[in-house]
Amino acid sequence: MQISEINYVNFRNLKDNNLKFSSKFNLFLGKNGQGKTSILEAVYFSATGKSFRTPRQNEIINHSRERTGSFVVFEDSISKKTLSVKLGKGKKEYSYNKKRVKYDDFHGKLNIVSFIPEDISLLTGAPGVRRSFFDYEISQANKEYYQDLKNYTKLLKFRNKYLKEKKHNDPMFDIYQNEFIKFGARIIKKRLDYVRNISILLNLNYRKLFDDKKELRLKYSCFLGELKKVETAQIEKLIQEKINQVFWQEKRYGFSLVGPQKDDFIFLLNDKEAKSYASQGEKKSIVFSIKLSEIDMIIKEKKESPIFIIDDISSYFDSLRKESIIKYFKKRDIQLFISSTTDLNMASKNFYIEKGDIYEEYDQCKKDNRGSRDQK
Ligand SMILES: Nc1ncnc2c1ncn2[C@@H]1O[C@H](COP(=O)(O)OP(=O)(O)OP(=O)(O)O)[C@@H](O)[C@H]1O
Repeated sequence: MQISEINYVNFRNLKDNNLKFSSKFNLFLGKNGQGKTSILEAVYFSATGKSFRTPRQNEIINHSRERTGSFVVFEDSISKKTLSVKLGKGKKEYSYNKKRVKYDDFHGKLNIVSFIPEDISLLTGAPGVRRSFFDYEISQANKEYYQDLKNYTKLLKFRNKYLKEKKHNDPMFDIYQNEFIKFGARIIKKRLDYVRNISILLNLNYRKLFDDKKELRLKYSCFLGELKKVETAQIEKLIQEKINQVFWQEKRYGFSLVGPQKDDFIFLLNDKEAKSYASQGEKKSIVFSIKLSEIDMIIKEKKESPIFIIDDISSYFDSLRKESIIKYFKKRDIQLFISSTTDLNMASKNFYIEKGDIYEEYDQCKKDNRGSRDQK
């Protein structure tokens, strides 16, 4: 997939603009605080309707405006398409090929993977950070998972409500619980399959790019304990057994104590938990490798390569790691959007950013010696 063009208005500090992209490398160069992350965020927002740096969506609207919007033209293996998102006054509107659609019909049309320095929390943060990340990523590759997760979240809410209100003898409780078990088992099964597949890619990518002497694995830590080659029906049985064991406590506390909402994903470097064992540099490399593996998973499932966004590459990686990343992407057919304070010396379409104003290399030549050129 490739984004050929973007239009945005009132997006953070960016001056309203229309930009045409290269199908390969797009590099955004500028000093700190000029808008490099914001332009990458605008691209991500157009594709997903979300920001990669904040869950508080109103933050992306320019301070002096009430609405923002962005529009992208992209191509997949079949045809040219468009997506747009408008946000303002607490409302969000999605369009696909210029027709208003619900989020469910917008989500997953344009696959995109982002890497920002804050992603280190994937390793160092709480289990919820990893769950949200993997849930989103599995959904990108597998639409069924997204629906299962939506259903499960609803059923968990119902189950908790009935437990809280001590209505566990209500016949509806059993109906909800059966569905809760069914969808819970489907989620666990899909997570198990995903982790098994991505773990192989993760190790390959890590060794290829960063350290061929170490083994990196991802493990799914499920509330049911170690699960090997189980089918969904068996998982359902195991969940039921677990519920039987803790039901007296659930009634007492008034909420669900079991379910995939309790699970975690563990990164193991040479069989030791990377969260506490790996060095800072290794942690960064692990997070980058999981993003590359996500790309590979999307290609495997969808037969299309997603777009990849890398924010602040110059300050995040040392020159050796940077070189190895650039070398890696030269050989791959993936459209890249990268921000950096220094030039990366790769054949790319360069955009210069100054106080939210973005101009291309060509336009830059026409400018009389001001701007970001001296940063190279
Ligand atoms: N909603 C907003 N409206 C207007 N300006 C904003 C908004 N949100 C952030 N900004 C400002 O936009 C500027 C650019 O921020 P951004 O994070 O994109 O910069 P950057 O070039 O990536 O910087 P760095 O290299 O330091 O990460 C900052 O000065 C920030 O304060």
